[in-house]
Amino acid sequence: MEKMTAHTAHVQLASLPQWHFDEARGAITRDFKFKDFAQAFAFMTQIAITAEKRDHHPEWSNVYNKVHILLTTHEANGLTHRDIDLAKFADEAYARFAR
Ligand SMILES: C[C@H](O)[C@H](O)[C@H]1CNC2=NC(N)=NC(=O)C2=N1
Repeated sequence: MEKMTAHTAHVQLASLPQWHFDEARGAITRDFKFKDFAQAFAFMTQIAITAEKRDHHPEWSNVYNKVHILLTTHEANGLTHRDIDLAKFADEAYARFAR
């Protein structure tokens, strides 16, 4: 999968308003906050299952009810549509959890 141009990235980010584009890194990031750890970890489980199916994995961290996600495509050394698709999946999943 090919790395997208900065222009394409900005166009894609218009539909992901909660995500930040780290242009130097070629990555997008978002912080998610939940009601408690159980909600945060259940969300992570959904992302993990999808990531494994897609063979596309997040860089992330969790502290109690907060989850930080960074998406980039290592083999492209930057942002690709796989990252955009996983970000959209994460946003859709997040809507179903208690915050
Ligand atoms: C061997 C395996 O297919 C690759 O290492 C996959 C796994 N998951 C991945 N995840 C991400 N985010 N970027 C990759 O380039 C990538 N490559």
